[in-house]
Amino acid sequence: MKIENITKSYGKTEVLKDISLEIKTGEKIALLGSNGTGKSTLMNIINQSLAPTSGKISYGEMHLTPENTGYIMQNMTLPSDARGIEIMRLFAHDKIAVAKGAELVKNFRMTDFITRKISQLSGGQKQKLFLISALQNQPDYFFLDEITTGLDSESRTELFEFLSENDAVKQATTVLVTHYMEEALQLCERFIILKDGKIAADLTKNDLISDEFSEIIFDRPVKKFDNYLIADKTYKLPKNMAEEILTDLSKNIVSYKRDFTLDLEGLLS
Ligand SMILES: Nc1ncnc2c1ncn2[C@@H]1O[C@H](COP(=O)(O)OP(=O)(O)OP(=O)(O)O)[C@@H](O)[C@H]1O
Repeated sequence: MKIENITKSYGKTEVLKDISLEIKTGEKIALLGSNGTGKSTLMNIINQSLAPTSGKISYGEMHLTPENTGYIMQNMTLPSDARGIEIMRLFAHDKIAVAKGAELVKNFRMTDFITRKISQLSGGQKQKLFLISALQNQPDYFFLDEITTGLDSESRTELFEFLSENDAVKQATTVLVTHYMEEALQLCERFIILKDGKIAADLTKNDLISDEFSEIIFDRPVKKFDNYLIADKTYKLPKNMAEEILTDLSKNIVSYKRDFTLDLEGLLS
């Protein structure tokens, strides 16, 4: 899908300003940034539950429907008397989903607590229940909005281990809104950092796990480094990659600045 120059205002306040991005089928994208920067608003525009104020969205080959889309938010509420298994059945779209749900319960050792009442489950168990209730339908599109709010770090880790091991998640085009970089790194390969309603950085995993970068200006665009473009013909490359191209493309390099460090904390603050 292609998002071009979208804006979103609530009343007179513009919370998204001129956002453009492309999302490919199967991509796993994290939306990061401080409170109120518009992450949930952007996710809801992407998943069609909210219309932008202006701009254009072309969905291309993507067709999101309630049947093929899973959406989990923070602190979802459920009738406290209902049992886990009843919730799963309520969300299941068909018999295939019911069978898949039973498989998920077994694989993730949840047999014990799906027979309990919702009021008897911990926060982490509730979120797991929501996740398998959505995943049993094997969604093509999966939207996760701050799903670990209120959970301790152990439950957060467990939930993300569960997600990153799940086959349905592996195949789904996924957008994750989170404050935690470690969650984003566990599930996603692309990281979009929003700041003041704009995209401050659009990074790959390589950018994040290597903290040393080189800023290189070429005399022409270099297509294979498109993901690392930061300005006209200027690329920010992980150091090891930059060193490699020094030999290959040395004639085309106008400027090479070593040890350009990504100010991640600055971007996320
Ligand atoms: N329905 C609404 N009506 C009015 N203002 C809204 C509405 N939804 C969100 N906002 C405002 O828009 C801004 C962006 O909100 P959004 O929830 O998208 O940010 P966020 O980055 O997801 O925040 P957080 O990390 O705190 O969840 C905030 O200032 C919020 O108060």
